[in-house]
Amino acid sequence: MRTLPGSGHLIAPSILSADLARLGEDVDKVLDAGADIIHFDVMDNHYVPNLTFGPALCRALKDYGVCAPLDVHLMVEPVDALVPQFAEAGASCISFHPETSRHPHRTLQMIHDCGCSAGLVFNPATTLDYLRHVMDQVDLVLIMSVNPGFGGQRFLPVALDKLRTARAMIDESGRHIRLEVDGGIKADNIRAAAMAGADTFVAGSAIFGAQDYRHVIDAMRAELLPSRINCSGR
Ligand SMILES: O=C(CO)[C@H](O)[C@H](O)COP(=O)(O)O
Ligand SMILES: [Fe+2]
Repeated sequence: MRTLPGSGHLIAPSILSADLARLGEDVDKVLDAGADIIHFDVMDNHYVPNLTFGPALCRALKDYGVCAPLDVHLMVEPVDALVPQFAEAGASCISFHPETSRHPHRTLQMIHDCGCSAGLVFNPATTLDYLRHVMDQVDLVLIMSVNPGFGGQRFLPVALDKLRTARAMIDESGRHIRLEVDGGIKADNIRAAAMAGADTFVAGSAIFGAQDYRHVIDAMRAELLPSRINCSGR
């Protein structure tokens, strides 16, 4: 099965804010600057009021030579038909919002059957209750810290409580499940998200909007040092 790196903090730049006219080069540049995985936001102008990328672009990045894991965030409804297409296009992890699938259990199973890791995404107002019933099927839990649909929005602090709750549920399960946070993450709030339990950090505008990607990624990593987050190096 294709997986995300197993341990440590992961920085996941979202290509939503990349230079789309030079996407391959820009992705290479952000990986050279120290990014771990690439976050790929798929929006359908139906579930969210914006329209972005499909499987063809995912395949194009792989064909261009991007080896880093692709972390596909589906903001589409319905979701199932796109799962095999993104798997064939080279996705490592495919995440979806439970309310976009009539049968989230079946969709998670389908993602695994296609050879990818599976993630479930929770909006600021979506209950984590879904998670209790499918904990043994998820490899990643993604907590939205903005409402989905656009890059460049402000981090919603309400996400911190949700991260704490999700972290407790994950720890209680005893499974290795990544806890990702997505939306408005910057060097000045990444530490709060890590202290609330996140281990995987999506950042679009904060990284691709900067002149020097390495400078921003280094600043984020500095905030994630165990001595800064005062925990034993999750
Ligand atoms: O899923 C998303 C929006 O729906 C994006 O991943 C997210 O917003 C990243 O962009 P930024 O860091 O600029 O907020
Ligand atoms: Fe996203």
